[in-house]
Amino acid sequence: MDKKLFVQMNNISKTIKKTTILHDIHMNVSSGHVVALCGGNGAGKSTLLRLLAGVQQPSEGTLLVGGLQSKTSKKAYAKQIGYMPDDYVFTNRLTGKESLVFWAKLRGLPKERAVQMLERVGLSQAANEAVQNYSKGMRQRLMLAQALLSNPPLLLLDEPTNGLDPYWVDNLIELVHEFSQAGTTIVLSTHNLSFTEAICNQIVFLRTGKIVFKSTPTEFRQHIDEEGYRDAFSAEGRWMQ
Ligand SMILES: Nc1ncnc2c1ncn2[C@@H]1O[C@H](COP(=O)(O)OP(=O)(O)OP(=O)(O)O)[C@@H](O)[C@H]1O
Repeated sequence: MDKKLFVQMNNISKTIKKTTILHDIHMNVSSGHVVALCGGNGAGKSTLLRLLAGVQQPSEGTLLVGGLQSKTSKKAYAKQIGYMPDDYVFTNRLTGKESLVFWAKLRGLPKERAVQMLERVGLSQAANEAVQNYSKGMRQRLMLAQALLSNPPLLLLDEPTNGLDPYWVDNLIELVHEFSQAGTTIVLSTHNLSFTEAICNQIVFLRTGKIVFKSTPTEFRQHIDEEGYRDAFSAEGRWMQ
């Protein structure tokens, strides 16, 4: 394995109930790089993140993270990953702190680490409130703290800016910088182009399960300014094929 490439996806496809959701995906990510998955609704971003997280398995192709395959090295593979899904169902009667302490224990981490991460995402004051009383943005920040708990070498964030106010989007940008500078590889999905411009080395643009464009955020912005958003994000769009 090329040591600089922390994520290697070759010829990946995913078929569920006879429908192919991802087709022939090739994507490599260097250690410490930040990659944004972009594309319209249903393009396949969350599915790709689930495959990377090891929550689902590819139907075809090879997926390596840190040289490991999820299928054959399940525990060691999972240990490398912090995953913030976009559809997590919370146990609402637990407090924010109880939830995070539970996740910390699952990873063999001390309670203090949970308390430290609650503070990092601005939830110390709400630590003893039930999660059912949290706002959307507070739940997002709790999921982010969960993903960061073990200081993983690969961080996967599914639409992390959803529900965050501008102050917390800025804070998230700082946090992503901090982690990527420390060597964390980050793959995230987003529809927020200014967010990608602030933090990403590369944009991988998907349409109907295929990668149709890879570029820097600056090149992407130029294309999109010339060609228009509607054509880019529409499933029927011809742009970049
Ligand atoms: N378990 C499943 N069974 C059947 N179809 C699925 C399943 N999971 C995802 N899909 C389909 O796969 C396609 C890609 O879904 P996915 O959630 O990955 O898209 P996305 O790019 O994350 O979309 P969004 O921007 O709306 O979050 C969609 O057409 C979706 O309906």
